[in-house]
Amino acid sequence: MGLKTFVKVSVNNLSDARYCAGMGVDMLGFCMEAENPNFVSPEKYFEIIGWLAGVEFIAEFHNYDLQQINKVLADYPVHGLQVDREDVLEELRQISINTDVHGLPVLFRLCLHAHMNLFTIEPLLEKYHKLVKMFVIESEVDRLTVSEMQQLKKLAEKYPIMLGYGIKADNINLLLAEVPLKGISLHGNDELRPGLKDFDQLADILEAIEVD
Ligand SMILES: O=C(O)c1ccccc1N[C@@H]1O[C@H](COP(=O)(O)O)[C@@H](O)[C@H]1O
Repeated sequence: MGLKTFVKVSVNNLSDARYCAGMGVDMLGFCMEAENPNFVSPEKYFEIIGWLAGVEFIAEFHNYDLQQINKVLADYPVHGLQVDREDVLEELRQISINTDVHGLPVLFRLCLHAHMNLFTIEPLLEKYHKLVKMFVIESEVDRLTVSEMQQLKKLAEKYPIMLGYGIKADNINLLLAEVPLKGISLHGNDELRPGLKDFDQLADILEAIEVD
């Protein structure tokens, strides 16, 4: 059993992590910034990953600079990292011809908003595609219009994109058939706010793309 596309899920608890690994998810993301409500401490991280096999672990950073990231990474064995800050990528680009920190592949998360949308991000993708393994595109708006779908398709033909929004169990297969995505990026439950997010939604999406 496996999944039809490459899948990354951000998690902060053992039950989601075990469920995802069992479903054949490829990457699990863990927030490693102590100030963030989704922070996973090194102790908790080791406890979680001790139960898992066959999945890669990604360190997720939002506000930290490269120096802070390097310091944190000394405490967590990971397979890759995800950053939100362009200046971190820029610094990486300038200090090294290598594509990584500690030899790690880098994912760049772009959170879309009014001024940074699917129609304006191509220069960023072009600038960093040699440095970045995959671009993770997220948005607060949980749907894609027809013209956004067309634009996404254009971008996904040129750049390695993991889509992180507008994904539902009833549209995922159409989306994957129409857009040459590298994969999808999902979030697990927030165990600190149980019930606020629907676990079934994650399970429904994964079940919709299960293959024998
Ligand atoms: O975002 C969530 O709801 C979530 C739930 C469970 C585990 C991780 C989650 N998100 C991760 O937390 C950080 C912060 O995200 P943001 O501040 O909401 O943008 C990030 O690593 C998310 O992937």
